[in-house]
Amino acid sequence: MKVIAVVGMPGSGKGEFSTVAQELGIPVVVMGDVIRAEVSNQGLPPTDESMGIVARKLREQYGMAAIAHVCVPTIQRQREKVILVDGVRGDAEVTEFSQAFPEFSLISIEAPFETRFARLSERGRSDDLMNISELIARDERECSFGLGKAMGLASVRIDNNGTREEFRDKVREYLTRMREGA
Ligand SMILES: Nc1ncnc2c1ncn2[C@@H]1O[C@H](COP(=O)(O)OP(=O)(O)OP(=O)(O)O)[C@@H](O)[C@H]1O
Repeated sequence: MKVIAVVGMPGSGKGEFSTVAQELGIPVVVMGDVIRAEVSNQGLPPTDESMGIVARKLREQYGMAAIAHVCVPTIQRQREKVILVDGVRGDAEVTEFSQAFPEFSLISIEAPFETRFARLSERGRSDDLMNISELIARDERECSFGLGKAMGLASVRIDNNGTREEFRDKVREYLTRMREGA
């Protein structure tokens, strides 16, 4: 089983990457869904703040690889040869996945701050941004989980500073190659 994980700063295009994978029939395990489910279980409002609080609590309880650890059995249950994991936020999670899955590859998606801010301002999800200071805070929070270090461990980098179609083409090409080699 080939397990691919995607890292990138908020709004870099991880969700878009997953959409392309889904279109190709590749199963996607979304790590953020684990946190979102927990926010809802605890009766908290579905905001960026609640997501941050819950993610931090899980990590305090179970360590920095907590969310990856919870996702491993879900990934193992998949029947396809290539599986995508969306939402790796730290280097400890990268270690967890590379130990659990011998054929693990990490992809970093890269886009500048201003581009990410513009895209997130338009996205319209319940935890999306109202102003630039919120993106600065979110970037800092993500980096405190080891996102910068995780991005440094990636074996593949995909730039997402062009059009959506350019990005989708690059992702499609990469995933098709992975699947053909699987
Ligand atoms: N190349 C692009 N051109 C225009 N819009 C884009 C491009 N790439 C992504 N987007 C849009 O920008 C928004 C942010 O992208 P996406 O949701 O994929 O980011 P993300 O990395 O998953 O963000 P987060 O970490 O906050 O979940 C989405 O609405 C997405 O459709």
